[in-house]
Amino acid sequence: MHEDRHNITANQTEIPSLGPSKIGNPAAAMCGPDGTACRFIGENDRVLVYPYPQDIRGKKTPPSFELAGPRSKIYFDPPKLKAAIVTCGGMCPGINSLVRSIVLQLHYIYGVRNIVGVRFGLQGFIPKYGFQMMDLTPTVVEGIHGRGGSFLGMSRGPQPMEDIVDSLERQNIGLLFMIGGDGTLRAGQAIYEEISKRKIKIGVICIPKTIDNDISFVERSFGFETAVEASTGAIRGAHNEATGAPNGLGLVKLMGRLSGFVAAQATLALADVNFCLIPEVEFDLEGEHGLLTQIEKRLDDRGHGVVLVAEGAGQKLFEGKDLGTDPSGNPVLADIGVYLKMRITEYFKEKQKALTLKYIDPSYLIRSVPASSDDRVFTGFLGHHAVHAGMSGRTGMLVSTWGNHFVHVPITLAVGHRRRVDPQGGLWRAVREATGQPSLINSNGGA
Ligand SMILES: Nc1ncnc2c1ncn2[C@@H]1O[C@H](COP(=O)(O)OP(=O)(O)OP(=O)(O)O)[C@@H](O)[C@H]1O
Ligand SMILES: O=P(O)(O)OC[C@H]1O[C@](O)(CO)[C@@H](O)[C@@H]1O
Ligand SMILES: [Mg+2]
Repeated sequence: MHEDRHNITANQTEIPSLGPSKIGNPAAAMCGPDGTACRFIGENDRVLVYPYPQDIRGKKTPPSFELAGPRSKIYFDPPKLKAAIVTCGGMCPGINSLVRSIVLQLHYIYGVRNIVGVRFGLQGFIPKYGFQMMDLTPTVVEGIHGRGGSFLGMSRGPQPMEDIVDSLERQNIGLLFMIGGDGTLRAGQAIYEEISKRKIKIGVICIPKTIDNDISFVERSFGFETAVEASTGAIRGAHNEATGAPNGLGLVKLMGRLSGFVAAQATLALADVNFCLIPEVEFDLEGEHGLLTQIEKRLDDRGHGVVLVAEGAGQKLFEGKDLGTDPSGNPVLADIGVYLKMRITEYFKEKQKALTLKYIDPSYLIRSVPASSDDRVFTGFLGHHAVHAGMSGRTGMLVSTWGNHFVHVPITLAVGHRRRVDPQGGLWRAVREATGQPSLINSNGGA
């Protein structure tokens, strides 16, 4: 939360609704005579957005998020409802267990029998791609939670919103669950707006998915911890290689296009990294305080070292080189890992100093692996809460955690700006303390 403070008002936390909820919640059947599992969330159950007294001083109504969970009345009549699930963007550990959790919750707790999976992201809505929707039942999703990758398939690239909503209408879908990152949330907002324009009753509930952990008002996105754990294998390998050779240097590149949370967290998870480079913090390559000199110093002092670089770090080194965007409009980045490998090698050659450099790029390995049990537990909760929210008639929102509570966040808030590591904040300070790395900036700006 400390990395993600901005000034919002109470009005901005309001969740849109399809209409009044009048049907008794079938989840009431869980309630035991001993009173267990009987509690429903009340309409005024909320969590303060800002835990810091100084942030809410003077505010008449401090902003707060609605608590997630079952409501006593629901909007949709379960036997009449058809629900759909779509997964978009890049892969992320836990997607499959989340899909399974949504299916089981809809089926067993709410009695929804008509559930479909949309194949390959937004493309699955568009007839020209020829993908059929997949019927999802507890049997179909059996065992998928233990698998990595994406059971339904995903894709990038825009599709016409009108065609997507046409498809929802044509197939009589009343509730759409969208699993994806910032792009997917923007798509979710556009779909929600098109639905509102048509004055039809289709709910849109998003569940944030990104190993980059870069969505605002989302403290933790599922799969992040698994991706960090998978990254530590590469760092361990780099460290072992570095310590096993004279003047050994391990160089690891991790994903993280515009936010360096994976690299920062992985650095802390395995305190073997000596230089962590992330998109949010600039560094000079040359000069007294630049990376090359500092690596040289580290090797002179200790004889081995590890550099961890996030893919979006150091992009100023490629100024003037425009590689365009991917189909979703995300910037395509120059390869900082390969570039650093070349420049470090050249530097030591020029100085006629020994260097054994091993470069490791685990790339897609960190996001296509099965989710850890902790992330599976987490996706279980997210799936349950997404279904509770959707069945209650809420729409245009995502399920998130805030201050260790599951909450509802309007999509508009989450896409307002990108969550990034705060160079002044506690996470970056911890990285600097764990690595001992100095600021890699020359006061004269380089050379
Ligand atoms: N503003 C937008 N309006 C409508 N659709 C969008 C918008 N932005 C992105 N999309 C669509 O949402 C889908 C997912 O977007 P994207 O490929 O950027 O991945 P993402 O959800 O951000 O996930 P990640 O960043 O974790 O890979 C794509 O099909 C993309 O075209
Ligand atoms: O190669 P792809 O599928 O476009 O994905 C790469 C991007 O996806 C992410 O993993 C986010 O999902 C980024 O860290 C990375 O830059
Ligand atoms: Mg994205």
